Amino acid sequence: MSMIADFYGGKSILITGATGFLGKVLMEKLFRTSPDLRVIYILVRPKAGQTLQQRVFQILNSKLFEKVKEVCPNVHEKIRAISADLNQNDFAISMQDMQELLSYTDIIFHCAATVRFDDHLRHAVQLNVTATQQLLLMASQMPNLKAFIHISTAFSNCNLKHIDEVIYPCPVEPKKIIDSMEWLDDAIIDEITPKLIGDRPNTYTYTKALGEMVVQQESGKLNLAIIRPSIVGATWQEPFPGWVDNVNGPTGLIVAAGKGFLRSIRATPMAVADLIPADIVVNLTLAVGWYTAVHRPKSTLIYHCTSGNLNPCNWGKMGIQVLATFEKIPLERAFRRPKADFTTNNVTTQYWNAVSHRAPAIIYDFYLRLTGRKPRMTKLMNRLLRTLSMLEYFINRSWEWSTYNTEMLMSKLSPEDQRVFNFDVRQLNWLEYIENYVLGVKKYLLKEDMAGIPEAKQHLKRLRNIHYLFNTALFLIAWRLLIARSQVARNVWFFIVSFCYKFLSYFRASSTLKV
Ligand SMILES: CCCCCCCCCCCCCCCCCCCCCCCCCCCC(=O)SCCNC(=O)CCNC(=O)[C@H](O)C(C)(C)COP(=O)(O)OP(=O)(O)OC[C@H]1O[C@@H](n2cnc3c(N)ncnc32)[C@H](O)[C@@H]1OP(=O)(O)O
Ligand SMILES: NC(=O)C1=CN([C@@H]2O[C@H](COP(=O)(O)OP(=O)(O)OC[C@H]3O[C@@H](n4cnc5c(N)ncnc54)[C@H](OP(=O)(O)O)[C@@H]3O)[C@@H](O)[C@H]2O)C=CC1
Repeated sequence: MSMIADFYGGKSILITGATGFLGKVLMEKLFRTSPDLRVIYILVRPKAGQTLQQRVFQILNSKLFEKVKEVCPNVHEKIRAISADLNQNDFAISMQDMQELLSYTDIIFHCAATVRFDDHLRHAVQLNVTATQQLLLMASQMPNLKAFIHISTAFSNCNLKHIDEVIYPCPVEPKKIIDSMEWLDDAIIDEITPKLIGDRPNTYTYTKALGEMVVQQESGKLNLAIIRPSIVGATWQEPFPGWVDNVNGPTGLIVAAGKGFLRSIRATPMAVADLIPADIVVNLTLAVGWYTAVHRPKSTLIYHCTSGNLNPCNWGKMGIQVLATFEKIPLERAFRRPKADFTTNNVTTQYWNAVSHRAPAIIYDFYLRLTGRKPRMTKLMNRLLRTLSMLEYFINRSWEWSTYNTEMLMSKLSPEDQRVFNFDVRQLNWLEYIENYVLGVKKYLLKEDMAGIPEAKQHLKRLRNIHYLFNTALFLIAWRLLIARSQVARNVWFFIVSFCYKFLSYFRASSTLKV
């Protein structure tokens, strides 16, 4: 019997960010392992012309929830979508809904955030700091609340090299930042942003650090815990391997490499690739929820959900495995063959960006124009290069995260809970995981049919022939131009031709003699 699964039985659970990547995996696992839970409240905003109900319907009818429907056939009744916008005062929740939330909620999992690296500081503060503060205020009015679990990121202190499971204060108090966002105009905020974020690379990591400070400062009588995952990737095992449905982090680069857009990347092959599968993050989150509620630690514990210190893998190995998998299982309609290299300095990066990214895009757009179609490749390539420049910070450095609390928790679980809520990253085989990740990107994100693999392979063969043809033609043109202009090149050319002629004559003569 799983104590953790049993604990969530009959409980009312509030999840923010349930429509996001991690939130969906969290909901799925909760329904699958504790089908007798009372209700999951999710705070959802209408989006992209869809109502709340349509959004929930779409999630529950996705492949991810197929197993849930077998163990919890009435899952539709157990999920209660509440209209809310975390950017608004009181989250724009109706009085009636608010009353219900305050009266019944037992556990809160706060996953919602803006994860964009380039978000305007005002917006990032609103969602990652102010909304967290408001949710804590709500939590403090919930008589039945047993635990509040805040999802942060292992990179909230990425300005440090060694990071412990403690909160590192930022120089300016979150309250002062929140206040100033109310009266400063955008231009001034733009000006002070670099000074505020200091040696962090973006507004995302900075505001997540402020969010943690808010959790610590507003804790009051609440039972709190913070989870810091590193780079969350596709699922490892549950509900099935390789599930992923957005392009954040490595996923977007895997797509770009598989489609042949990404040909070189500025990365340090030996740097630790601190990836962590989504299901491991979710298993730890649920175990932390149980531990915080039942054992009520005296202070707010922070749990690092990282892989680097327990089962390290580097970007070089991962890149090679991604490309090896595309040999076996290529993506459909690739722009070029999947082939990419790491560059390590500015000069080679600029060179390969020009030769391998910009030039092919310009040539392809020229071809599109010639055939009466709208050019689009240059724009797409510029976006990819912008994304690469944003991710560069994270793939050229290594960090050390201590995992004392995470390992302590693992030791407190029963053997059954260690199996059902497995977050032991040491058991993960990276090569197998990456292969399933790539496969998952193809199947679940791009929704490509496996039956199309032979055609995709044929397409890659055609691209290879075009590549050889193009390179031969380019060489001949360059050589012809050189011969026309340089006496040295002409002499070399005559030497090669006469050498070949003599060799052939000798070969013919010797074979005639043998006969
Ligand atoms: C020696 C060996 C040699 C072997 C060679 C091997 C070579 C490599 C092979 C390649 C295989 C690659 C496998 C490994 C690669 C490793 C790289 C992994 C890097 C991961 C670093 C992540 C660090 C995360 C640290 C923090 C973790 C967190 O806490 S938060 C979660 C992470 N958050 C994000 O990832 C958000 C990032 N995204 C953004 O901030 C924004 O989207 C943007 C600023 C990047 C772009 O904004 P913009 O407004 O321009 O565009 P947007 O509207 O958002 O999207 C435009 C199009 O771009 C696509 N897109 C978006 N994000 C990504 C992405 N991450 N990668 C690729 N593409 C992306 C998006 O879908 C849009 O496309 P369209 O819909 O088609 O328009
Ligand atoms: N993915 C990763 O690599 C990592 C993520 N994390 C953390 O994990 C958590 C979840 O991340 P992830 O699932 O990847 O992120 P997603 O971007 O996939 O999900 C974000 C969620 O927040 C919701 N949200 C955003 N703005 C609002 C708003 N104004 N009102 C209501 N809801 C809103 C989104 O709703 P909607 O669907 O309406 O947009 C969505 O459900 C975050 O706290 C993130 O910082 C930490 C480390 C790594």
